Amino acid sequence: MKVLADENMPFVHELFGDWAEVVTAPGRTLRPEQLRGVDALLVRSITQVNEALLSEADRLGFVGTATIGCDHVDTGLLARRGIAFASAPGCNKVAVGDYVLAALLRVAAHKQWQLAGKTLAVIGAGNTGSEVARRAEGLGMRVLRCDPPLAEAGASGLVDIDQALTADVISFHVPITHEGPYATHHLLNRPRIERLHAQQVLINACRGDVWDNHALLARQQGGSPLTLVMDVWEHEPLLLAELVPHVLIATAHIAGYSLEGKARGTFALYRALCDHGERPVARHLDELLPAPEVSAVSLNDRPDQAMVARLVRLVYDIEQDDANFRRGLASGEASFFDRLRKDYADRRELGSLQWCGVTEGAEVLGFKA
Ligand SMILES: NC(=O)c1ccc[n+]([C@@H]2O[C@H](COP(=O)([O-])OP(=O)(O)OC[C@H]3O[C@@H](n4cnc5c(N)ncnc54)[C@H](O)[C@@H]3O)[C@@H](O)[C@H]2O)c1
Ligand SMILES: O=C(O)[C@H](O)[C@H](O)COP(=O)(O)O
Repeated sequence: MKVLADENMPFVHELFGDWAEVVTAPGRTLRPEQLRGVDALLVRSITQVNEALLSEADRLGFVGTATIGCDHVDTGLLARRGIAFASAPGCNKVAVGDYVLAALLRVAAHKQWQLAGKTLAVIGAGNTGSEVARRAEGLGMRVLRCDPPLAEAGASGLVDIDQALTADVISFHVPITHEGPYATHHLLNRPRIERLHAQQVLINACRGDVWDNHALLARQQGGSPLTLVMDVWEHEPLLLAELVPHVLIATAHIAGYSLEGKARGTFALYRALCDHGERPVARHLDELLPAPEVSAVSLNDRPDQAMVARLVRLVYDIEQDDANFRRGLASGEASFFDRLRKDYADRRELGSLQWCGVTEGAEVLGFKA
């Protein structure tokens, strides 16, 4: 069996190496001829799996994406060609929760806010949105959930988008979709951007095209700019560079890039390919992860917001990601966006740090108690 995997997918050799021939390649530039003789293709979100890419695939029986989003895969085409497909739902939801928590604490420091009592809306209350909501509630924030597809399916306690857009902080967690009653392309469009007031904070850690970036730039260049946190950008890896100076936290689509999240993504594909080939699942996810640099802290009191910020920074420093992004952009290097993603340092999840002593509040914020 020949497996072709994105070079940015960790643990492929550990999981597939002893029963398959594993070849890795840059996912952004995969060419049709590289799929000749390949049985299983393992991608990340930067590979468009479409008719053109598969035009020379002569043995392909399985495609897997080690990601939550599947908008880069033509699943209809795979079904028509009888090629099995697997993704990794939820694999990096914890990492996205950690990212947004770190962003909220940075925003609070910038605006001198106490987050307790502020309102946060999650647009899209699925896997990643729920992780964010839990952490925000752990900070004492009031959380609004907006998810019309869930509402239509009978879920209660949800608000509509107009109400969600009144929150102090609005965090987006929807898939990118272009048609149907709940299409999310430019869900944050010019009229909605114009109605927001200057104290509001917007966070995008889902897909760049959910926000109209040109309309946002126009708003930021006016007299009442918003506070923006952007992990994702329209037209990645290219981006609207003029927008960046108007963004408080700018990162290169790394919200989901915890080591644990990437490991879960690859492991989900390992499990799916084993099932596909009727092989036993012989490996365990826990075997893949090294010990974290810091694994426990002892607390004598329930931490306040400033202490939570210190504990988060001990595990994940979002300001470092922001600084790397701005340095990369300023360098003029054409491929800085992909380089930052390829060379991303191993980042652990907050759950790798255990609170000893006073453990109240640990788990809801994502730490281990
Ligand atoms: N930046 C990153 O690194 C990163 C990491 C993981 C996921 N993502 C992106 O985030 C997206 C969401 O991930 P998830 O795991 O939460 O997915 P999910 O499927 O668990 O949840 C998405 C939710 O959005 C809702 N939704 C769909 N259309 C909506 C609309 N118009 N308005 C409001 N809600 C709507 C769905 O009903 C669903 O509940 C993924 O599709 C992926 O594109 C980005
Ligand atoms: O959809 C996802 O899971 C994320 O956007 C994913 O983590 C993005 O990372 P990539 O696949 O581009 O490496």
